[in-house]
Amino acid sequence: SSASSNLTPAEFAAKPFDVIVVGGGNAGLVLANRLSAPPSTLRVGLIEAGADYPVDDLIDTPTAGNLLGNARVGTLLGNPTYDWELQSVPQPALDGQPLQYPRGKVMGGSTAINSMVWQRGSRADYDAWASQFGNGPEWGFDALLPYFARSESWHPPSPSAPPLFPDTSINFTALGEMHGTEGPIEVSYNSWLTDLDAPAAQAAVAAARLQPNTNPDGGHDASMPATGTARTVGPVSGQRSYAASAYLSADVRARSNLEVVTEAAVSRILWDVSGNVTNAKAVEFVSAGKTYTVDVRKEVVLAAGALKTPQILELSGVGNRTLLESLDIPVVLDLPEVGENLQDHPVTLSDFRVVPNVVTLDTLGYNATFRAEQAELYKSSRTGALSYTSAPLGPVPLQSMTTPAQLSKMRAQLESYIASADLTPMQKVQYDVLRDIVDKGEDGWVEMVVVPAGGVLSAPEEGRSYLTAVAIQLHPFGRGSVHIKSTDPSESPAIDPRFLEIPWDFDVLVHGAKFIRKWISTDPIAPYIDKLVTPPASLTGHAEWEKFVHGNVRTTNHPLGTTAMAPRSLGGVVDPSLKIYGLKNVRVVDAGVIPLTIGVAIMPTVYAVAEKAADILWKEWKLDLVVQENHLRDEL
Ligand SMILES: Cc1cc2nc3c(=O)[nH]c(=O)nc-3n(C[C@H](O)[C@H](O)[C@H](O)COP(=O)(O)OP(=O)(O)OC[C@H]3O[C@@H](n4cnc5c(N)ncnc54)[C@H](O)[C@@H]3O)c2cc1C
Repeated sequence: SSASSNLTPAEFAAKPFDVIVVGGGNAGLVLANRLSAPPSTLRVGLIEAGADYPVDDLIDTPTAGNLLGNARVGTLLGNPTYDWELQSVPQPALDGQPLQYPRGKVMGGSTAINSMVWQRGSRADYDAWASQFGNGPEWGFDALLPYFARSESWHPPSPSAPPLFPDTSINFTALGEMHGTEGPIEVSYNSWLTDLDAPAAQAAVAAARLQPNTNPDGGHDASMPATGTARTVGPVSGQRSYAASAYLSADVRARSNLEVVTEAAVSRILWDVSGNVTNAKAVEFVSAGKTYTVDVRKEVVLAAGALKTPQILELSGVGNRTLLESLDIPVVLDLPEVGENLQDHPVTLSDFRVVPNVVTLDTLGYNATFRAEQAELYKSSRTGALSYTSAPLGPVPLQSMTTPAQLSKMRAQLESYIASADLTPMQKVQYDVLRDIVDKGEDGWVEMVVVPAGGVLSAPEEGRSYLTAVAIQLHPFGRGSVHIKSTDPSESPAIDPRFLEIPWDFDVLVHGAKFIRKWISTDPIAPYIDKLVTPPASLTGHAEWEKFVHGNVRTTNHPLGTTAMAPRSLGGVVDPSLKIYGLKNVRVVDAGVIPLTIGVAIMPTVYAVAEKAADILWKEWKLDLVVQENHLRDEL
């Protein structure tokens, strides 16, 4: 069902707004909510390109629409009702293939279609934003903790839930101290597991020579969480909790100072240029083929995501002068780093058929009795297989999957690559941070993920269950870009993550793919494995492994960095208050501002960044004090 309180494009365009938020996703909805919250009387307008489905089974029911696009389970990804269905340019290191780039095009943005994994990076990830990237102590791990907490209502694992690591005791008090309990996003743990979760998790930790992590959100993310990975599912509702359900609830929608327009895509910002000062004065958007303009009095907040915010900026004349002039776009601000510094987590996957009569998510597909039971269980108690999200995720240090000799050879090659490369000032800092992480060997470099289902890589046999095992590269050195190809706002930009072009990045994934085989040969998962499907058991030689990885890489859908927060001298696009350098009243608040990949999935970090941004604006604009200003102005 669609929300009725939203305005028509013409109604929206006729309103006066103090602030316009572009994009109703992970970050944008935090801003729309917090900036319009009492006692603020700011008039906030939210423009979202996608539609608005406050109640929608595919979004709401955890297994209905996710799991890496397994067609038998879900249809959120690759479905134009919810997904932008972006595609990268052909990637030379991936046999010339493009990458599929799903992105949420719906109220809630990518949080409406993602895998619901809720992780926090390591202390070093965020402390680098503060120190090495020069954004000041306010952006370090300790300073960000209250904003992580502010976004979540964390619920500890239920004592009756099946444990992943029965022999590990967890200090729930310590765990709870790292979390918030009054925020909008509901965070919980699985109350039901497949037959493969616990054995696969235990084998992964054993193969990596680690112990389960009893406090993964306390600043040290490595290894599998002993609790299983948290997820954005309400413990009582059994439903996805995401930016729209949490930050744009019915009471927030009812606020008189917040207006929403959907199925309206922003094409550009319009400027007021007087002397040296350039101010955003209006936002242009297109809905159902018609172009509208809406005035803004105070600020524009761009929250269209790391792949779309650069497009809006470039169409508005903010970006690389040479590119803009080649497209006859008048240059408002020459800021060549807009759309550069694109980073993402490449991933390689393998799949395995397991022995008969093992319950995985595949069982929902081939066993009608099981499916009916689980549907009934979900209806009556909101538990069971339909409430499941993939739980065992473990970032492991590279040292866990390489010998010292292998690692030192790779490190030497990396040094010679770096010595010969023409690095930007930003890359120099990034590479120092990354080398420090890999050499310390305390934080994750590759993440192992258990997906208890097949159908992602190969067509499953009827009546059989599968394990898909995943290795994600968490800290690649490769850098790509995203730029417009034309002045047509409906044309997708050229997305070029340049995956695995640097030998180190490629070698890491080859080690990841090989490690998966070691992992599934380790007890207690080994006895479950019946057949190596992708790659087959016959694949053994190093050259074959390399060939396999070239042809089997995807994105984990975590693009970031394209409007990085860093000083101008490092090539930053936004300052520590997330304002674009050289502009008075435009900020970026989305994954694009994150200057360097973090070692986990990024949604909780994007919520935290947006919560912090809202706080910065409350203080800067004294929203708790200047509550009457708008009313007075309108009465005059
Ligand atoms: C399939 C998938 C699975 C993922 N799984 C996980 C996971 O399990 N855990 C995790 O932590 N992270 C996950 N992620 C990553 C995470 O969800 C995203 O990186 C993050 O939500 C991005 O937040 P954002 O605010 O930058 O952008 P988004 O949430 O994508 O929001 C951008 C919004 O802007 C809108 N928009 C874009 N252009 C315009 C325009 N011109 N005009 C108006 N509106 C516009 C979009 O429609 C969208 O609603 C996943 C992502 C995907 C796609």
